[in-house]
Amino acid sequence: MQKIQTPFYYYDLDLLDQTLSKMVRARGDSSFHVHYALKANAEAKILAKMKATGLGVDCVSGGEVRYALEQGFGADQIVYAGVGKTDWELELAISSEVHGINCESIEELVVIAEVANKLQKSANVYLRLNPNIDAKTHPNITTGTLRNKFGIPANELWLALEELAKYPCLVFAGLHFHIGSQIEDLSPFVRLCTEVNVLQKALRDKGYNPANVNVGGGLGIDYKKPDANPIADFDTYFENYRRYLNIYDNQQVHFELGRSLVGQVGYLFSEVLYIKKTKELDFAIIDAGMSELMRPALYGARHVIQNVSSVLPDHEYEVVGPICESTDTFGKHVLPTTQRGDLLQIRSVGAYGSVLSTQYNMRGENQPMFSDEENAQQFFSALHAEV
Ligand SMILES: Cc1ncc(COP(=O)(O)O)c(C=O)c1O
Ligand SMILES: N[C@@H](CCCC[NH3+])C(=O)O
Repeated sequence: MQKIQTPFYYYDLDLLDQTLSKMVRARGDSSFHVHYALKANAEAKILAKMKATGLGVDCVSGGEVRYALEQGFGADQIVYAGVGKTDWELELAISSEVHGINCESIEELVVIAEVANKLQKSANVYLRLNPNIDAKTHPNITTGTLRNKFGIPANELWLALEELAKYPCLVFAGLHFHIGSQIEDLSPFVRLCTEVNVLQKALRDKGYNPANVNVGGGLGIDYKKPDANPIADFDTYFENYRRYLNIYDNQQVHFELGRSLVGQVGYLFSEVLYIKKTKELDFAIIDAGMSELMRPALYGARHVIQNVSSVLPDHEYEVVGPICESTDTFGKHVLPTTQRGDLLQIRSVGAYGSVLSTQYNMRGENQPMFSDEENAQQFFSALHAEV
Protein backbone atom coordinates (compact mmCIF):
# COMPACT_ATOMS: atom_id res chain seq x y z
CA MET A 1 0.00 0.00 0.00
CA GLN A 2 1.18 3.51 -0.77
CA LYS A 3 2.34 5.22 2.41
CA ILE A 4 -0.16 7.78 3.66
CA GLN A 5 1.25 11.22 4.33
CA THR A 6 1.16 12.10 8.02
CA PRO A 7 0.00 13.98 9.97
CA PHE A 8 -3.68 13.59 9.16
CA TYR A 9 -7.04 13.69 10.86
CA TYR A 10 -9.15 10.55 10.82
CA TYR A 11 -12.90 10.56 11.54
CA ASP A 12 -14.85 7.52 12.71
CA LEU A 13 -18.25 8.05 11.09
CA ASP A 14 -19.73 4.94 12.74
CA LEU A 15 -19.03 6.45 16.15
CA LEU A 16 -20.57 9.70 14.92
CA ASP A 17 -23.74 7.79 13.91
CA GLN A 18 -23.88 6.10 17.33
CA THR A 19 -23.33 9.41 19.11
CA LEU A 20 -26.08 11.10 17.12
CA SER A 21 -28.56 8.25 17.73
CA LYS A 22 -27.86 8.36 21.44
CA MET A 23 -28.23 12.12 21.52
CA VAL A 24 -31.51 12.00 19.58
CA ARG A 25 -32.91 9.31 21.91
CA ALA A 26 -31.92 11.31 25.00
CA ARG A 27 -33.32 14.56 23.55
CA GLY A 28 -36.69 12.96 22.73
CA ASP A 29 -38.92 14.37 20.05
CA SER A 30 -40.49 17.04 22.18
CA SER A 31 -39.96 20.75 21.90
CA PHE A 32 -36.16 20.32 22.16
CA HIS A 33 -34.16 21.38 19.10
CA VAL A 34 -30.42 20.84 18.71
CA HIS A 35 -28.28 23.13 16.53
CA TYR A 36 -24.83 21.74 15.83
CA ALA A 37 -22.09 24.28 16.70
CA LEU A 38 -20.38 24.31 13.32
CA LYS A 39 -17.24 25.94 14.68
CA ALA A 40 -16.31 22.64 16.38
CA ASN A 41 -15.75 20.84 13.07
CA ALA A 42 -16.89 21.98 9.64
CA GLU A 43 -16.04 18.91 7.52
CA ALA A 44 -18.75 18.55 4.86
CA LYS A 45 -19.20 14.82 5.60
CA ILE A 46 -19.79 15.57 9.26
CA LEU A 47 -22.24 18.33 8.44
CA ALA A 48 -24.11 15.98 6.10
CA LYS A 49 -24.66 13.61 9.05
CA MET A 50 -25.93 16.47 11.20
CA LYS A 51 -28.31 17.45 8.43
CA ALA A 52 -29.51 13.89 7.88
CA THR A 53 -30.22 13.70 11.63
CA GLY A 54 -32.43 16.77 11.31
CA LEU A 55 -30.24 19.07 13.39
CA GLY A 56 -29.95 22.78 12.80
CA VAL A 57 -26.69 24.74 12.93
CA ASP A 58 -25.22 27.27 15.31
CA CYS A 59 -23.01 29.76 13.45
CA VAL A 60 -20.65 32.44 14.74
CA SER A 61 -19.73 34.31 11.58
CA GLY A 62 -21.09 35.29 8.20
CA GLY A 63 -18.70 32.75 6.69
CA GLU A 64 -20.31 30.00 8.77
CA VAL A 65 -23.83 31.16 7.88
CA ARG A 66 -22.93 31.16 4.16
CA TYR A 67 -21.29 27.73 4.43
CA ALA A 68 -24.26 26.24 6.32
CA LEU A 69 -26.61 27.52 3.60
CA GLU A 70 -24.31 26.07 0.91
CA GLN A 71 -24.32 22.72 2.70
CA GLY A 72 -28.11 22.67 2.39
CA PHE A 73 -29.30 23.71 5.84
CA GLY A 74 -32.52 25.72 5.76
CA ALA A 75 -32.18 29.32 6.95
CA ASP A 76 -34.89 28.54 9.52
CA GLN A 77 -32.49 26.00 11.10
CA ILE A 78 -29.69 28.51 11.60
CA VAL A 79 -28.95 30.47 14.75
CA TYR A 80 -26.25 33.10 14.61
CA ALA A 81 -24.24 34.43 17.60
CA GLY A 82 -21.06 36.48 18.02
CA VAL A 83 -19.99 39.59 19.92
CA GLY A 84 -18.61 41.35 16.84
CA LYS A 85 -21.00 40.90 13.93
CA THR A 86 -20.10 43.14 10.99
CA ASP A 87 -22.64 44.88 8.77
CA TRP A 88 -22.21 42.47 5.86
CA GLU A 89 -22.63 39.50 8.20
CA LEU A 90 -25.85 40.94 9.57
CA GLU A 91 -27.03 41.71 6.04
CA LEU A 92 -26.46 38.08 5.06
CA ALA A 93 -28.23 36.72 8.15
CA ILE A 94 -31.20 39.07 7.86
CA SER A 95 -31.64 38.76 4.11
CA SER A 96 -31.42 34.94 4.37
CA GLU A 97 -34.04 35.04 7.15
CA VAL A 98 -32.14 32.88 9.65
CA HIS A 99 -34.13 31.48 12.56
CA GLY A 100 -32.48 33.78 15.07
CA ILE A 101 -29.75 36.35 15.58
CA ASN A 102 -28.39 36.09 19.10
CA CYS A 103 -27.77 39.72 19.94
CA GLU A 104 -24.87 40.29 22.36
CA SER A 105 -25.20 43.98 23.26
CA ILE A 106 -27.65 46.86 23.21
CA GLU A 107 -25.32 48.62 20.75
CA GLU A 108 -25.64 45.65 18.39
CA LEU A 109 -29.44 45.82 18.63
CA VAL A 110 -29.34 49.30 17.10
CA VAL A 111 -27.18 48.07 14.20
CA ILE A 112 -29.40 45.02 13.58
CA ALA A 113 -32.36 47.41 13.31
CA GLU A 114 -30.47 49.72 10.93
CA VAL A 115 -29.52 46.83 8.66
CA ALA A 116 -33.01 45.32 8.76
CA ASN A 117 -34.57 48.68 7.89
CA LYS A 118 -32.12 49.18 5.04
CA LEU A 119 -33.09 45.76 3.67
CA GLN A 120 -36.78 46.38 4.43
CA LYS A 121 -36.85 43.10 6.30
CA SER A 122 -37.71 42.04 9.80
CA ALA A 123 -35.21 40.20 12.00
CA ASN A 124 -35.82 37.54 14.65
CA VAL A 125 -33.71 38.56 17.60
CA TYR A 126 -32.75 36.56 20.66
CA LEU A 127 -31.19 38.49 23.52
CA ARG A 128 -28.05 36.66 24.62
CA LEU A 129 -27.89 37.25 28.35
CA ASN A 130 -24.82 36.82 30.48
CA PRO A 131 -26.13 35.15 33.65
CA ASN A 132 -22.81 35.47 35.57
CA ILE A 133 -22.57 31.73 36.26
CA ASP A 134 -19.22 30.03 36.73
CA ALA A 135 -19.31 26.99 34.44
CA LYS A 136 -16.52 25.30 36.48
CA THR A 137 -14.49 24.61 33.38
CA HIS A 138 -11.16 25.98 32.11
CA PRO A 139 -11.20 29.82 32.50
CA ASN A 140 -10.32 30.25 28.82
CA ILE A 141 -13.52 28.50 27.74
CA THR A 142 -15.85 30.04 30.32
CA THR A 143 -18.25 32.47 28.65
CA GLY A 144 -21.04 33.26 31.11
CA THR A 145 -19.42 35.41 33.79
CA LEU A 146 -19.25 39.20 33.81
CA ARG A 147 -15.49 38.99 33.20
CA ASN A 148 -16.30 37.51 29.79
CA LYS A 149 -17.11 39.60 26.75
CA PHE A 150 -20.18 37.58 25.83
CA GLY A 151 -23.83 38.55 26.14
CA ILE A 152 -25.81 41.37 27.70
CA PRO A 153 -25.53 41.48 31.51
CA ALA A 154 -28.77 39.86 32.73
CA ASN A 155 -29.71 42.97 34.76
CA GLU A 156 -29.85 44.99 31.50
CA LEU A 157 -32.64 42.81 30.09
CA TRP A 158 -35.29 45.52 30.51
CA LEU A 159 -33.10 48.17 28.92
CA ALA A 160 -32.51 45.84 25.98
CA LEU A 161 -36.23 45.14 25.61
CA GLU A 162 -37.00 48.87 25.74
CA GLU A 163 -34.51 49.43 22.94
CA LEU A 164 -35.84 46.51 20.93
CA ALA A 165 -39.40 47.85 21.23
CA LYS A 166 -38.33 51.04 19.41
CA TYR A 167 -37.88 49.10 16.16
CA PRO A 168 -40.93 47.47 14.56
CA CYS A 169 -38.57 45.54 12.27
CA LEU A 170 -37.23 43.53 15.24
CA VAL A 171 -39.11 40.50 16.56
CA PHE A 172 -38.19 39.31 20.07
CA ALA A 173 -37.68 35.57 19.58
CA GLY A 174 -36.51 34.71 23.10
CA LEU A 175 -33.59 34.62 25.50
CA HIS A 176 -30.25 32.98 24.70
CA PHE A 177 -27.50 31.76 27.04
CA HIS A 178 -24.20 29.92 26.70
CA ILE A 179 -22.11 29.60 29.84
CA GLY A 180 -19.03 27.79 28.55
CA SER A 181 -17.57 24.67 27.02
CA GLN A 182 -16.23 21.27 28.18
CA ILE A 183 -18.55 21.31 31.20
CA GLU A 184 -18.16 17.94 32.96
CA ASP A 185 -19.76 18.68 36.31
CA LEU A 186 -23.34 19.27 35.17
CA SER A 187 -24.39 21.36 38.18
CA PRO A 188 -23.76 24.71 36.38
CA PHE A 189 -26.44 23.70 33.86
CA VAL A 190 -28.88 23.20 36.75
CA ARG A 191 -27.94 26.65 38.04
CA LEU A 192 -28.51 28.02 34.58
CA CYS A 193 -32.04 26.54 34.59
CA THR A 194 -32.77 28.32 37.86
CA GLU A 195 -31.56 31.65 36.44
CA VAL A 196 -33.49 31.16 33.21
CA ASN A 197 -36.65 30.36 35.19
CA VAL A 198 -36.36 33.60 37.17
CA LEU A 199 -35.84 35.65 34.01
CA GLN A 200 -38.60 33.94 32.05
CA LYS A 201 -41.05 34.37 34.94
CA ALA A 202 -40.20 38.08 35.06
CA LEU A 203 -40.82 38.30 31.31
CA ARG A 204 -44.22 36.60 31.66
CA ASP A 205 -45.15 38.89 34.52
CA LYS A 206 -44.55 41.86 32.23
CA GLY A 207 -46.59 40.34 29.43
CA TYR A 208 -43.81 38.94 27.24
CA ASN A 209 -44.37 35.47 25.81
CA PRO A 210 -41.31 34.62 23.74
CA ALA A 211 -41.75 31.58 21.51
CA ASN A 212 -38.27 30.22 22.26
CA VAL A 213 -35.50 29.90 24.75
CA ASN A 214 -31.94 28.91 23.78
CA VAL A 215 -29.69 27.48 26.50
CA GLY A 216 -26.54 27.08 24.35
CA GLY A 217 -24.18 24.11 24.47
CA GLY A 218 -21.16 23.17 26.52
CA LEU A 219 -21.60 19.50 27.42
CA GLY A 220 -18.13 18.02 27.98
CA ILE A 221 -16.51 14.77 26.86
CA ASP A 222 -14.13 12.37 28.63
CA TYR A 223 -10.68 13.33 27.36
CA LYS A 224 -9.02 11.01 29.90
CA LYS A 225 -10.88 7.82 28.93
CA PRO A 226 -12.10 8.04 25.35
CA ASP A 227 -12.40 4.25 24.99
CA ALA A 228 -14.38 3.75 28.21
CA ASN A 229 -16.64 6.77 27.53
CA PRO A 230 -16.83 7.37 23.80
CA ILE A 231 -20.25 9.02 24.04
CA ALA A 232 -21.10 11.99 26.27
CA ASP A 233 -23.77 11.72 28.95
CA PHE A 234 -26.67 13.07 26.90
CA ASP A 235 -29.22 11.32 29.14
CA THR A 236 -28.36 13.32 32.25
CA TYR A 237 -27.81 16.48 30.22
CA PHE A 238 -31.31 16.54 28.69
CA GLU A 239 -32.97 15.07 31.79
CA ASN A 240 -31.68 18.04 33.81
CA TYR A 241 -33.32 20.46 31.40
CA ARG A 242 -36.57 18.47 31.42
CA ARG A 243 -36.56 18.44 35.20
CA TYR A 244 -35.30 21.91 36.11
CA LEU A 245 -36.24 24.24 33.25
CA ASN A 246 -39.76 25.72 33.35
CA ILE A 247 -40.94 25.59 29.78
CA TYR A 248 -44.04 27.56 28.87
CA ASP A 249 -46.85 26.27 26.65
CA ASN A 250 -45.71 25.92 23.05
CA GLN A 251 -42.27 27.28 23.90
CA GLN A 252 -39.44 25.70 21.92
CA VAL A 253 -36.12 24.98 23.66
CA HIS A 254 -32.93 25.25 21.60
CA PHE A 255 -29.50 23.75 22.31
CA GLU A 256 -26.16 24.42 20.62
CA LEU A 257 -24.01 21.33 21.03
CA GLY A 258 -20.59 21.11 19.44
CA ARG A 259 -17.86 19.17 21.21
CA SER A 260 -20.12 16.46 22.64
CA LEU A 261 -21.30 15.49 19.13
CA VAL A 262 -17.93 15.25 17.38
CA GLY A 263 -15.10 15.32 19.94
CA GLN A 264 -14.48 11.60 20.31
CA VAL A 265 -14.96 10.92 16.62
CA GLY A 266 -11.62 12.45 15.59
CA TYR A 267 -8.07 11.07 15.74
CA LEU A 268 -4.85 12.76 14.70
CA PHE A 269 -2.31 10.33 13.25
CA SER A 270 1.31 11.38 13.38
CA GLU A 271 4.66 9.74 12.71
CA VAL A 272 7.57 9.81 15.15
CA LEU A 273 10.50 11.64 13.57
CA TYR A 274 13.15 11.46 16.29
CA ILE A 275 13.71 10.28 19.82
CA LYS A 276 15.97 12.80 21.51
CA LYS A 277 17.25 12.26 25.01
CA THR A 278 18.52 14.97 27.35
CA LYS A 279 19.50 14.70 31.01
CA GLU A 280 16.00 15.90 31.86
CA LEU A 281 13.66 14.28 29.38
CA ASP A 282 13.24 11.79 26.57
CA PHE A 283 11.54 13.68 23.76
CA ALA A 284 9.43 11.97 21.14
CA ILE A 285 9.46 14.50 18.30
CA ILE A 286 6.50 13.90 16.01
CA ASP A 287 5.34 15.37 12.71
CA ALA A 288 2.15 16.91 14.16
CA GLY A 289 2.37 20.05 16.22
CA MET A 290 0.40 23.01 17.45
CA SER A 291 -0.21 23.96 13.81
CA GLU A 292 -2.40 20.84 13.52
CA LEU A 293 -3.72 20.68 17.10
CA MET A 294 -3.67 23.93 19.02
CA ARG A 295 -5.56 22.87 22.15
CA PRO A 296 -2.54 21.81 24.25
CA ALA A 297 -0.65 25.05 23.50
CA LEU A 298 -3.77 27.21 23.96
CA TYR A 299 -5.30 25.67 27.07
CA GLY A 300 -2.73 23.20 28.36
CA ALA A 301 -5.26 20.60 27.19
CA ARG A 302 -4.27 16.94 27.47
CA HIS A 303 -5.17 14.35 24.89
CA VAL A 304 -4.58 10.62 25.24
CA ILE A 305 -1.75 9.54 22.91
CA GLN A 306 -1.26 5.93 21.80
CA ASN A 307 1.58 4.32 19.87
CA VAL A 308 -0.16 2.02 17.42
CA SER A 309 3.00 0.43 16.02
CA SER A 310 4.88 -0.71 19.13
CA VAL A 311 4.21 -3.40 21.72
CA LEU A 312 7.52 -2.88 23.59
CA PRO A 313 7.65 -2.12 27.35
CA ASP A 314 6.37 1.25 28.52
CA HIS A 315 8.53 4.35 28.79
CA GLU A 316 7.83 8.02 29.54
CA TYR A 317 8.24 10.62 26.79
CA GLU A 318 7.65 14.31 26.40
CA VAL A 319 5.76 14.26 23.11
CA VAL A 320 6.51 17.41 21.11
CA GLY A 321 5.81 18.80 17.66
CA PRO A 322 8.20 20.31 15.09
CA ILE A 323 7.08 23.95 15.47
CA CYS A 324 9.47 26.68 16.59
CA GLU A 325 7.62 27.37 19.83
CA SER A 326 8.37 25.88 23.23
CA THR A 327 4.63 25.56 23.88
CA ASP A 328 4.47 23.11 20.98
CA THR A 329 4.21 20.14 23.30
CA PHE A 330 1.54 17.52 23.98
CA GLY A 331 2.96 16.88 27.46
CA LYS A 332 4.37 13.78 29.16
CA HIS A 333 2.97 10.45 28.05
CA VAL A 334 3.78 6.86 28.91
CA LEU A 335 4.01 4.95 25.63
CA PRO A 336 5.33 1.58 24.56
CA THR A 337 9.03 2.13 23.80
CA THR A 338 8.93 4.36 20.75
CA GLN A 339 11.23 4.66 17.76
CA ARG A 340 11.61 6.75 14.64
CA GLY A 341 8.93 5.74 12.15
CA ASP A 342 6.33 4.65 14.73
CA LEU A 343 2.79 5.86 14.27
CA LEU A 344 1.00 7.67 17.11
CA GLN A 345 -2.70 8.44 17.40
CA ILE A 346 -3.82 11.47 19.37
CA ARG A 347 -7.34 10.94 20.65
CA SER A 348 -10.49 13.04 21.11
CA VAL A 349 -9.58 15.66 18.52
CA GLY A 350 -12.85 15.76 16.55
CA ALA A 351 -13.88 19.09 18.08
CA TYR A 352 -11.78 22.26 17.96
CA GLY A 353 -8.97 20.27 16.32
CA SER A 354 -8.58 20.69 12.57
CA VAL A 355 -10.69 23.88 12.59
CA LEU A 356 -8.05 25.59 14.73
CA SER A 357 -5.10 24.50 12.60
CA THR A 358 -2.88 27.21 11.15
CA GLN A 359 -0.31 27.69 8.42
CA TYR A 360 2.30 28.80 10.98
CA ASN A 361 5.78 27.68 9.86
CA MET A 362 4.24 27.04 6.41
CA ARG A 363 3.40 23.49 7.27
CA GLY A 364 0.97 22.86 4.43
CA GLU A 365 -2.51 21.41 4.45
CA ASN A 366 -3.45 17.89 5.52
CA GLN A 367 -6.10 15.74 3.86
CA PRO A 368 -8.51 14.17 6.35
CA MET A 369 -9.46 10.49 6.14
CA PHE A 370 -12.97 9.19 6.85
CA SER A 371 -13.84 5.69 8.01
CA ASP A 372 -16.19 5.10 5.07
CA GLU A 373 -13.43 5.56 2.50
CA GLU A 374 -11.53 2.76 0.81
CA ASN A 375 -8.11 4.19 1.74
CA ALA A 376 -9.15 4.09 5.42
CA GLN A 377 -9.90 0.38 5.21
CA GLN A 378 -6.55 -0.22 3.48
CA PHE A 379 -4.74 1.92 6.03
CA PHE A 380 -6.14 0.01 9.01
CA SER A 381 -5.60 -3.46 7.49
CA ALA A 382 -1.97 -2.57 6.71
CA LEU A 383 -1.54 -1.23 10.25
CA HIS A 384 -2.94 -4.34 11.88
CA ALA A 385 -0.82 -6.57 9.64
CA GLU A 386 2.35 -4.69 10.75
CA VAL A 387 1.89 -4.73 14.53
C1 LIG B 1 -22.54 30.60 21.61
C2 LIG B 1 -21.98 29.22 21.59
N1 LIG B 1 -22.83 28.19 21.41
C3 LIG B 1 -22.38 26.91 21.38
C4 LIG B 1 -21.06 26.60 21.55
C5 LIG B 1 -20.66 25.17 21.49
O1 LIG B 1 -20.13 24.73 22.67
P1 LIG B 1 -19.72 23.22 22.90
O2 LIG B 1 -18.85 22.81 21.77
O3 LIG B 1 -19.01 23.26 24.17
O4 LIG B 1 -20.99 22.42 22.97
C6 LIG B 1 -20.14 27.64 21.79
C7 LIG B 1 -18.72 27.34 22.11
O5 LIG B 1 -18.36 27.38 23.29
C8 LIG B 1 -20.61 28.98 21.81
O6 LIG B 1 -19.77 29.99 21.99
N1 LIG C 1 -11.55 25.95 21.35
C1 LIG C 1 -12.03 25.53 22.64
C2 LIG C 1 -13.49 25.60 22.73
C3 LIG C 1 -14.06 26.92 22.43
C4 LIG C 1 -15.52 26.86 22.48
C5 LIG C 1 -16.14 27.92 21.64
N2 LIG C 1 -16.57 29.06 22.39
C6 LIG C 1 -11.49 24.16 22.97
O1 LIG C 1 -10.74 23.65 22.20
O2 LIG C 1 -11.77 23.58 23.99
